[in-house]
Amino acid sequence: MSETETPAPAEGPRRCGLVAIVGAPNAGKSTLVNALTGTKVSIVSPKPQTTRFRIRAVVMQGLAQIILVDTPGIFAPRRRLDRAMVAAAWGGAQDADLAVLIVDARAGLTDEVRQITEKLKQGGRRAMLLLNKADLVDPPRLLPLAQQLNEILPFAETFMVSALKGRGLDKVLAVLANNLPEGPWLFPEDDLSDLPQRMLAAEIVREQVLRQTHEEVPHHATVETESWTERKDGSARIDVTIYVTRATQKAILIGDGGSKIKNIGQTARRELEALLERRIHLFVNVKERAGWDEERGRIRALGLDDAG
Ligand SMILES: Nc1nc2c(ncn2[C@@H]2O[C@H](COP(=O)(O)OP(=O)(O)OP(=O)(O)O)[C@@H](O)[C@H]2O)c(=O)[nH]1
Repeated sequence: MSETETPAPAEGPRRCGLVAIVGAPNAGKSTLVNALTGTKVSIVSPKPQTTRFRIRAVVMQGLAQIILVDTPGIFAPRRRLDRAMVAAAWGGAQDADLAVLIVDARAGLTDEVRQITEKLKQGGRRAMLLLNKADLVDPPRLLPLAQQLNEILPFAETFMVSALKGRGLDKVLAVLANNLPEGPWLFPEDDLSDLPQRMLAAEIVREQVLRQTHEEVPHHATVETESWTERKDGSARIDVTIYVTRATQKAILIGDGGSKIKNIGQTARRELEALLERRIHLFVNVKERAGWDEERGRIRALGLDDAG
């Protein structure tokens, strides 16, 4: 048992940090995040994502606040635009305090996994290896795979888990918690209960922005849930803002006579109602925020900036 494996202490300094979940498609990232949090916060979109990183979930473990982030669009960049986003995505991995590489143990060391591992190595960020789908593989096959990967990049820790069956995940949480830097929590504890829902609302709207507009808009849009109000009749009012960088993008999003934004709002509302199984009143605003930059995006994404 390594030193890092002890359970997160209930006393001592608070810890907080970003953990980037990196892995080839189908490795089980969504399943892992859902299993770690017990909440479904994920997005399915046919177009590549744009944000430098996206918060997937915030997990409290003892005195540590673990912020799980995605680095979307990392793989197989074909077009120029995609390549630019890949660079941004790797920037995301580098901004994180830790990166967790999730590997489908049954698929093993594929070329893609090798490439990702090499990339992580170049990034120089502290990385941990998580061999997933251990339930599908004979245990003796896991060790050689772990060794091969650790030869490419010496990982700070190697886990063997089944995200689907929930095996080995307590240890993952404990180790992540103990390896985050000391510091104040970025999310107030009280806000955490409805954070997944707020994130879900923003993600669902963003998914519609991606689906219903063409390239120029999605890559400049971010979506935030401004407020969530419970109503006496059991429904909820959600106010969401789509931020764009240019007036032209705002015009595209709004559409002729407001038709586009109306459609985005309606589709997102229906989807949210289905997911949350309750009535939703969704109000979608579009705001132009010139000079939007990634650093500011990062700060806003963390909820540290309430300006604007
Ligand atoms: N048997 C088994 N299947 C798993 C495990 N984890 C994930 N899966 C399955 O693997 C498939 C892919 O899982 P996802 O969580 O969607 O993978 P992902 O990495 O998020 O995929 P992308 O979003 O495409 O990158 C799903 O069918 C999961 O049910 C596991 O531990 N064991």
